[in-house]
Amino acid sequence: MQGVMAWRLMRRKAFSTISKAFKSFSGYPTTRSPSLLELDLPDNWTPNPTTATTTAIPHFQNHASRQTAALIDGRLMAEEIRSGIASEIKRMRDATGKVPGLAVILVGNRKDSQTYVRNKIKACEEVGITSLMAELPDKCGEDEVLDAVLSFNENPSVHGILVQLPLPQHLDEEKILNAVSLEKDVDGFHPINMGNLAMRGREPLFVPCTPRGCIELLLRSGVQIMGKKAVVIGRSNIVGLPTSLLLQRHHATVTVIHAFTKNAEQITQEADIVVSAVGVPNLVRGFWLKPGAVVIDVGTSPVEDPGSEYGYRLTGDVCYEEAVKVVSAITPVPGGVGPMTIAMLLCNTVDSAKRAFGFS
Ligand SMILES: Nc1nc2c(c(=O)[nH]1)N[C@@H](CN(C=O)c1ccc(C(=O)N[C@@H](CCC(=O)O)C(=O)O)cc1)CN2
Repeated sequence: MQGVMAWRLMRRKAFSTISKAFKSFSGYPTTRSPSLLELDLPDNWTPNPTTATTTAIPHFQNHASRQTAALIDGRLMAEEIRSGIASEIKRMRDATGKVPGLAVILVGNRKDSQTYVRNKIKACEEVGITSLMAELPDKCGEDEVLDAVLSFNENPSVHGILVQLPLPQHLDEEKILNAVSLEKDVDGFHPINMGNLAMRGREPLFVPCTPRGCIELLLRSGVQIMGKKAVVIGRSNIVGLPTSLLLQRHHATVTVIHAFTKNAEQITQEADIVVSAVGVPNLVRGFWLKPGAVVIDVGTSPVEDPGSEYGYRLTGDVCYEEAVKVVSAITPVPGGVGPMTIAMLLCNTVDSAKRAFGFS
């Protein structure tokens, strides 16, 4: 009996020592393993040298006659959606005397971000959404950005707030995005919106624009998602992660591929639906794809092209010229996911205003 008591005492002591060790390592008052959450390693993509593009991929137009895949026209779909939104806003104005408002925060002078923000504001004007903008210099302090967010949070004529990403390195993205009011988080990047998207039976107030656009592209093209094998390449907070969650919500069996995935090609070869969002031009080659698969290409990378007007052209993650000969449908770059991202931002802003006005 004494032996058992001594053993129990010893075990309790050992357990308490281990707990304390974990507590001091992780700072959490629990007994969780210090490695449970693992390191947040960056996804630096190094295409497989044996399969990567070694020779230039011929330009699409030279091979247009051999194209077999249907083109999923994001520009056209976005136009239809914007026209529906314009009518909806007219109906809202007639009934309430009010219209939705979107506030945009742009920090720094990245040319691509400036273009996206300009396009977002132009799209707002065209459908009847009022837009406000806070433009801050590259070297601005975190407090200035937070002040802009907080003042938009309190402004009743603002129904949507977006902080254009990426932010300059010295700013704490997490802190800034967390400050956006949950009810105005039209980008859907607030952790509570993202958490609710991840959990079964929960409804996020907003779904991030690009992932929502990807699903709309599939649904409006008549692609069945339920029961299909989907591969999402990339696991960013903006696109890869929420897209994988949305596809799961649509009852696909989802595999996420990232820079540490072994046999990415073989895994992708089994997918009925492939969404690629890594920003590596032509990473996904024709032989990665299953015949008849549907491809949504989110990647938009500028690639040198002396023959084009600006000396570069936008290129997707998927080698289009090869893919069109294999898959059943594919989004082009440009003209696929990009225009849908902006259309979905307008949808989220209108949804937010409807909630605020109690208008349906
Ligand atoms: N706060 C956010 N930041 C960023 C987001 C976002 O959704 N919210 N997404 C991207 C950039 N982005 C929107 O902000 C975006 C990217 C591309 C397009 C687009 O229409 N692309 C066109 C081509 C445009 C061109 O010619 O330059 C296309 O693909 O046809 C729209 C929006 C990162 N940051």
